[in-house]
Amino acid sequence: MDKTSGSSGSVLLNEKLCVSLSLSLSLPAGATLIPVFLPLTVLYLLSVCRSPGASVLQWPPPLPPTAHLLDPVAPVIIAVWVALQGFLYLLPVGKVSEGLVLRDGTKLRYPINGFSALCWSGVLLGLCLWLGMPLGYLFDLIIPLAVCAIATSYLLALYLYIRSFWAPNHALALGGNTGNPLYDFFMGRELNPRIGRFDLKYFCELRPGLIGWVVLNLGMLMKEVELRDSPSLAMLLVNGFQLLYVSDALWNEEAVLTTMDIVHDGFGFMLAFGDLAWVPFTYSLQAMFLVVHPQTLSPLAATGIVLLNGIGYYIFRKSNSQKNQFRRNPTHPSVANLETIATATGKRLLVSGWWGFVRHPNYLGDILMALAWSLPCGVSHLLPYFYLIYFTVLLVHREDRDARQCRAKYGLAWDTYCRRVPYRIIPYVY
Ligand SMILES: NC(=O)C1=CN([C@@H]2O[C@H](COP(=O)(O)OP(=O)(O)OC[C@H]3O[C@@H](n4cnc5c(N)ncnc54)[C@H](OP(=O)(O)O)[C@@H]3O)[C@@H](O)[C@H]2O)C=CC1
Ligand SMILES: CC(C)CCC[C@@H](C)[C@H]1CC=C2C3=C(CC[C@@]21C)[C@@]1(C)CC[C@H](O)C(C)(C)[C@@H]1CC3
Repeated sequence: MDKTSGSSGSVLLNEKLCVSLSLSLSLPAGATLIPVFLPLTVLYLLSVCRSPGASVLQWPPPLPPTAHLLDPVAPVIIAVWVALQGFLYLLPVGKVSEGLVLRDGTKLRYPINGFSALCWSGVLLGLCLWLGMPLGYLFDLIIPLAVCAIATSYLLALYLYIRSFWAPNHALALGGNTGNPLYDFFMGRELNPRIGRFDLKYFCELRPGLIGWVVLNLGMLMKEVELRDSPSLAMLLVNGFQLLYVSDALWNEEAVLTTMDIVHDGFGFMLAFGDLAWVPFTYSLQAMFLVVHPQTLSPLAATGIVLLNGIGYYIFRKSNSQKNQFRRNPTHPSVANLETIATATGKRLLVSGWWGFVRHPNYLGDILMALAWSLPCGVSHLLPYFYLIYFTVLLVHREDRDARQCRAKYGLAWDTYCRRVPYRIIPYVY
């Protein structure tokens, strides 16, 4: 992720490209239906997950009765959690980093203290457990909590949409600024909405939802302890793997500053809902599934799954770090000997090392990890594989979007790279 190449020219080019891509997608119907369909999908998946059959195909679907949708405790938990994460975000610990150059030539500053927020959250949760708070109650409260998180993302998206009309033109994301209100509400008009120095998009991307995901997992583990006296091996693996993933994201928080979500995408319903509702409540489905559908894992199967997660994580981390290092300092000894090709922009593309293996080795590692998170749940149900399926579709779409941006940025050099490295994500398959 390039921290040095943020010339306003290239940012402009990227954003123009983003507009044409978004407009070519031209999704008014989708933008109307998705904000209704996705929240219902979350509630549906949670209900199926807690039902004895856990079949995604059962008819009629096990939708929760309306009386079970709301609980007065849920908004309190969500409000306290978001306020705690907001407080930890504002704590003056850790370094402050600059983002890429914006259209007006300025750079925003971001606190890099996500890992310390995770550690403090862990300490506070430990304290709650020590005081005897029943964390397993999160399992019973999961649907009202999801309803509140969905409502919060709607309110946030509405606030973001309204306030964007006071934002200067250069602060708008070109991709979400089409004039179609539904589409712009969905994609987000403003690029980096802030209240003072509090960056709403950056905060939501990594804090309440991502850390909330591991807290929900822990709640599922505690529920299992309540029901069966001790956590199962399958539950420990799912909790351990996903905690590693979230810790890694927060440890490498600075790298998020150059992702498409932060650099190009406006902050609208899609990201607000994705960060606050979709990530915590659908990414924790495996742990929730294990509470209702316990699985016995043989030591051999567990070893195989740990190995798979280890390989996935190794590929994911090594490839992401290699690219970050190369973009920050191409003369660093760890990347200086890699073969590269020149591009007209002055930036070079790696054609050996991880990025010479496939065009998105980081996606490959991520997909292998997703498989390792589902396997502890056995192979009798499709539901625990929801994340793997959704995520593969998301990454294939993301890869395609990124490839179009790179082709526009690097032209012939990108075509040469694609000839040298023919496979996108999975060698000899895709
Ligand atoms: N768990 C989840 O829900 C999600 C996880 N992810 C993960 O986030 C991580 C980041 O992914 P993402 O933001 O999509 O993009 P990437 O980190 O893959 O970055 C793509 C960019 O890398 C640069 N690049 C591409 N090829 C080369 C090359 N050969 N040499 C040098 N630079 C190259 C280009 O930018 P440039 O040349 O301008 O530097 C390109 O635009 C991934 O590991 C992904 O799996 C992503 C989405 C959701
Ligand atoms: C609601 C829709 C169906 C999909 C919304 C997509 C979002 C959930 C994802 C878009 C990009 C994301 C990233 C991460 C989480 C999921 C979302 C928000 C990420 C923070 C996960 C941890 C990784 O290490 C990362 C690289 C930091 C990820 C960045 C992108």
